[in-house]
Amino acid sequence: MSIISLTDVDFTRNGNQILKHINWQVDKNEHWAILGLNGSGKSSLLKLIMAENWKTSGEITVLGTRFGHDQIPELRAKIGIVGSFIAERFRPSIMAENLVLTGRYNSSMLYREFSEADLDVARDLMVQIGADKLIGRIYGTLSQGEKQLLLIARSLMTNPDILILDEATNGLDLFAKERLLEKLHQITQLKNGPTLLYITHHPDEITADFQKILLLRQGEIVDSGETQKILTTETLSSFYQMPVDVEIVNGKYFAIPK
Ligand SMILES: Nc1ncnc2c1ncn2[C@@H]1O[C@H](COP(=O)(O)OP(=O)(O)OP(=O)(O)O)[C@@H](O)[C@H]1O
Repeated sequence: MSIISLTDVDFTRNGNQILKHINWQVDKNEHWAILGLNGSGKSSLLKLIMAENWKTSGEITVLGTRFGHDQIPELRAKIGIVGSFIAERFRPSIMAENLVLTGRYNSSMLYREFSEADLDVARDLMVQIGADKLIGRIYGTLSQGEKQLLLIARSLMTNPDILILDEATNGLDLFAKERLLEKLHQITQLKNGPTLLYITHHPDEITADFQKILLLRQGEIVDSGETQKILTTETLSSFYQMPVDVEIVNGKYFAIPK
């Protein structure tokens, strides 16, 4: 059963047709990676799913919510998001566990009263994902990798059905990146865990956890399907319109420009 369905979706802003004729179905527990060059429309596509952007035409249904017919705020609570456009919304002075707690309210600040017990829930989540050392720390003083870990904890506050990661490894060193991918692997092993949508520029980050790939170029889906079928020299060279060699090293895919 599809948890995300886009049918003939177009998205235009300021006279710029950003997404064209998008048809895409995502089934539950089918984790997808989305590849595309800069400006191909990846973030715009994810913002459509989160109802941060509004489609110009076409049909979108996410987790049973039909856009234009059903209530959107309840849907937003079911989608977790990790990405720079979220990271930028927080005050540098916010405490780590307070930031994690904002995930419950889908906000960047804690506008409502909250108790120590609420903060304990956030702290428990931090412990679960291995961010216990960050309890009591101030967001603005954290490293890039620590911030990402915190955003992952925040995104899990509402037990989301969908977890979107938009270039989540940006700024991470080699090993922090591996740790993040390992965290994602653990999330894929959770019973009733979220479906992952993972935007990246780097095929080597598309681990075996991602069964499907969507290729986006200039606002259009060029190809989609099983990871092994998509991550090939032939398919990626045709997608990038530049010759690349795909090599597999220790189970990781690398696309090397020729
Ligand atoms: N509000 C807007 N008005 C006009 N153009 C926009 C608007 N928002 C996005 N765009 C344009 O739409 C295109 C797609 O942007 P988007 O951020 O979705 O790309 P992306 O694939 O996520 O890129 P990157 O990999 O660089 O993050 C870009 O050319 C961008 O300039």
